[in-house]
Amino acid sequence: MNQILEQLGTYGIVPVVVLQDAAKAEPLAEALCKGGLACAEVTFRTDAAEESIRIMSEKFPEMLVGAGTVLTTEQADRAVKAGAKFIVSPGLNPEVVKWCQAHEVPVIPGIVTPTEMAQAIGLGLTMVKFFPAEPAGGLKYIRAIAALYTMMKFMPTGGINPQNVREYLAYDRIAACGGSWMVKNTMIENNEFDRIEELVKEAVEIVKESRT
Ligand SMILES: O=C(O)C(=O)C[C@H](O)[C@H](O)COP(=O)(O)O
Repeated sequence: MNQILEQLGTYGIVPVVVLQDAAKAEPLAEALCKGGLACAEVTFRTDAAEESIRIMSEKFPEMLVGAGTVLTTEQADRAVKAGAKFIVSPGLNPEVVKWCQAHEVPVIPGIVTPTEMAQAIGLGLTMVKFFPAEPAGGLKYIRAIAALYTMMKFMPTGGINPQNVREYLAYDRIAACGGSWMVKNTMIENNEFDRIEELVKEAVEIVKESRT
């Protein structure tokens, strides 16, 4: 379980994907893998999410495909059956967390406040999403709470971009950052997979630079 979270940490940036059409899943996964980020959080905000996860996992078995925006245990179940290797939620729903733990699926629920953090610790978690990262206070806020909860790693998501991601990654309590800038909806709709690959390569360079 922790191995998958560690692998996410090695990638450093997790592309957050919204797919309207599962036919785009394969070329998108190919662009991510060729670019050097063989991982994705496929959000359960569209009907195509489940099938997209299935296609990505089948065609690219080496890829770390997870499901995002998972709000219910029913969605978690569908995501895992489709091949999702980890589950991400915008908030902390104890039922979803417990379901994932019972099925030995790594889960990264979103938190903002110390009260939510206390709940995450109570559930035995060691990594949380910090969402929505920039509107909620960004790195300054994370540093303030990370100082108290020394066992916890963070995956900030929301408002992260190539300009501010370096700062986040330079802080050793940030396991990885989620972001959509390299997989924008318009680029997927217009089949700009070369552009996506290019932006992914740039993201990989940013991770390397930030961690040296
Ligand atoms: O659906 C979720 O669970 C989310 O994580 C919400 C957003 O898709 C991410 O926060 C990405 O945000 P941006 O990188 O600012 O576009």
